[in-house]
Amino acid sequence: MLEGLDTSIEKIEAREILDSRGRPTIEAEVYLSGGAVGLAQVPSGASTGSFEAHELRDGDSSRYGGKGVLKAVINIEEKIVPTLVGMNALEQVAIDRTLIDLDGSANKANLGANAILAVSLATAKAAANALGTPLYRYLGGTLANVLPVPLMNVINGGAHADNNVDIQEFMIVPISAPTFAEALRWGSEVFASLSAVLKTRGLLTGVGDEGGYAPNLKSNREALDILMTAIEQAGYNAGDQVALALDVAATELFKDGQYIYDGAAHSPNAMIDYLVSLVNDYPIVSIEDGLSEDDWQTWKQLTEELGNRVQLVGDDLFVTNPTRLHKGIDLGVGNSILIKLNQIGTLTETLETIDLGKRNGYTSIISHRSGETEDTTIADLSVATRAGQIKTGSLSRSERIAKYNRLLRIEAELGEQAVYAGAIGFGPR
Ligand SMILES: O=C(O)[C@@H](CO)OP(=O)(O)O
Ligand SMILES: [Mg+2]
Repeated sequence: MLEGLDTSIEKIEAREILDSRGRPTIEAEVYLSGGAVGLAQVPSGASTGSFEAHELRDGDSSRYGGKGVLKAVINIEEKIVPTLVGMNALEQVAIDRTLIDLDGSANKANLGANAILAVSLATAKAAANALGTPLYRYLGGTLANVLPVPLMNVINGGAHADNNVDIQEFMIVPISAPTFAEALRWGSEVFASLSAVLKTRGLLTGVGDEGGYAPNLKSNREALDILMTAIEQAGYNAGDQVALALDVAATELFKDGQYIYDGAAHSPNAMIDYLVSLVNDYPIVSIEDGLSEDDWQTWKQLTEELGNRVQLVGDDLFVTNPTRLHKGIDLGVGNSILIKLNQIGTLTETLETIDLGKRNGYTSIISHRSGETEDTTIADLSVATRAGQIKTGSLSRSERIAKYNRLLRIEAELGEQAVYAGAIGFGPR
């Protein structure tokens, strides 16, 4: 321990707060004896994978229409606090192992992954604050200087919007901008242009959960055509400058062995052909969850067909879980992993999963959830891990923009040291 720096945990406070859908989630504050404090808020998904760590909700609570999360707060107060008080916040691995052991289940169902993650992240933030170090540098060290390419979800469908669009996320990727700040400007210009294109076509410009527009459309291809027009009308080259990415969220489309989209049921092989045709016709650089979470065989085929042309990202498939990622590596499935802290529930396990991917040639995209908070930890995590990619929504809702603004601040703070991932080939392959 540094002289005069007391980083032992003195107390932890937990409370129920609201997420960006107005539903309850939790935050924790970790107080250290030396005076430093760390606050962390936990997000909540809508298109959650079945293999995610367990988000503990009351279920029978009458608060907020039965969607309270009070039990997770009580678990922090009654079980986590007595165990963690006195531990050294600088020993993140020990803290997280203690939390995992205290829970004792395979999927964090006893304490709740939300309860565990809030404390895990608040501890890291308190430690960084005690050292007077920004979180990205505390977690990443001196090489934490790469700003991620943003995958910006500008048309929302699926479980994130009430429109008729099947694919959950249509993203723009300002791949070849010179800096993160420029990339953000390109993205916001295309977003403004998209609004104009939708209005010209008489389509609605209301937004979905992640802040992208959510118009009713004739097909998934219509969304891609509209995006191509928006990119070009904003003055950018679609492909070289601003590419496209998808999160199909295909688990949500999978019923009785068939994929349901564009108003009809399709076989797994037809789904592969469909995705290949989209890659042939549009400058798509990344496809997330193109197939369902347990359709490993078709995933393998898809990887053989497209894996050397585009980034194939496992979200519901891998759920930030090293065991599931190991299986994917062994089978040759996918080449990229979506990273969501609350899918696995501790900072340490998240970092281990990213590392496992890296050692096996899998890229990582650090991701938000559809139900977010103003917490900006994922911005710091993306820089700390040199992941080179972040997925944090559109340009119209402040819980998303908070992450972009944090990245602007990090880029400014790094000054000459800052490097934009897109400029050094760290973005989507
Ligand atoms: O599917 C996804 O990738 C996420 C975030 O975009 O959505 P959700 O948080 O609803 O799982
Ligand atoms: Mg997803």
